[in-house]
Amino acid sequence: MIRFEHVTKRYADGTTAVDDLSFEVAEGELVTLVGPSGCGKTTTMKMVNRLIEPTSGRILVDGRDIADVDPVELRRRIGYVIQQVGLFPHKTVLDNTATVPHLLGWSRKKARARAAELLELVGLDPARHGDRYPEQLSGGQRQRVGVARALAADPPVLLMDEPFGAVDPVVRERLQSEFLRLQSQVRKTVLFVTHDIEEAVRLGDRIAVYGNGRIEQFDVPAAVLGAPATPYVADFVGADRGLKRLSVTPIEAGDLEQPPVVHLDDRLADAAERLTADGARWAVVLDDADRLHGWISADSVATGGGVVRDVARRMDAWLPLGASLKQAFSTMLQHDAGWIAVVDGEGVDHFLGVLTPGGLHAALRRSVGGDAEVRTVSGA
Ligand SMILES: Nc1ncnc2c1ncn2[C@@H]1O[C@H](COP(=O)(O)OP(=O)(O)OP(=O)(O)O)[C@@H](O)[C@H]1O
Repeated sequence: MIRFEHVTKRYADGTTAVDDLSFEVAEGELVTLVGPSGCGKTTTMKMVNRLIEPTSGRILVDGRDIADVDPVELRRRIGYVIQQVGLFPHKTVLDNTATVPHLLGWSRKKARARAAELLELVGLDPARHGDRYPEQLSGGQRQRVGVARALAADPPVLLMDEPFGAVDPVVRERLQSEFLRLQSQVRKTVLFVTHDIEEAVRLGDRIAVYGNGRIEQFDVPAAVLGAPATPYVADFVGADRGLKRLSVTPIEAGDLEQPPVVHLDDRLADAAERLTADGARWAVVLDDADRLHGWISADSVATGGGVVRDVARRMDAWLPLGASLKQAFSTMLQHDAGWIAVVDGEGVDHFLGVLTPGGLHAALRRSVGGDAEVRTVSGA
């Protein structure tokens, strides 16, 4: 969708801001550009909407060399969100959001209806906030309007330059979550600039780690954290990269173990037999529809008569498949549990297996091994 081919940008004073850059962002993918101040991230981004022209090389958007596209037409298909938001102070929130549809010649009614829909999408109530002016909003609310405005004309591409940089960490985390939810609905092709590695790994499908005008590593977050390509990247992602990796690695079906399973109406004598046969100290208890109910210990079934229901304990330590290893670890600690149950997470909670500390460790190793190849595009 966005393709850089040997792009270099040298400013008039001789500064090489971007040096022979080649990479590609797939349709619907969110790529974060991360690196220290002055390494060329903003320059990279501004070349995509032709606010800056490359010195050499070419950039294709949707297969077309953007040098051949009229910049005004190009920018209509590319939403742009910046830290300072750049809302018009004399226009209401609704009119700010409707700016681009208005420029595109939509009727006032249609443009405002679209703007209201988008404000709702970014978590603002159009009835409450639509008629306010930007100065009557909090910083976080202004950022949301900035995102809504960029999405208004439904552009396939979004460029975001430190969009959440100006708000405090708590609001920032909320905006990130909301943005991830939004992106899962709208699936734009996004280039997102940040100097915050936590933000980069949280949001990016892939991350480009910049150092001095070049990409040092371009890969999925787990691989950048798990297998930094150079000492520079290792230093940049930080000594606690192992911990950071927990939050970007999902629980997968292959990580799970299968303990003995019994049902609520099974006789205790049968359950005891099953546990003995498996040499297990506990079993997972399911209801008739194979939904997670809880667990039983070998000691409790040894008592003899009755059914599993009589002695089963509820199980609070569970997560849906796809939750992060960080959530798994935190759930284990919260419930002081040696394992957690994993369900299919589609509202029906079918039991899939259990995650033990051993499985968690194996998952962390998998996250590095599988996806660690570098996917920078090397040629035109
Ligand atoms: N108009 C300009 N003329 C000369 N040099 C420039 C110009 N704009 C940027 N630079 C230089 O190019 C380099 C890259 O700048 P750029 O703004 O792309 O970095 P960045 O990674 O986005 O930094 P930050 O995180 O601080 O925004 C820097 O050394 C900067 O000083």
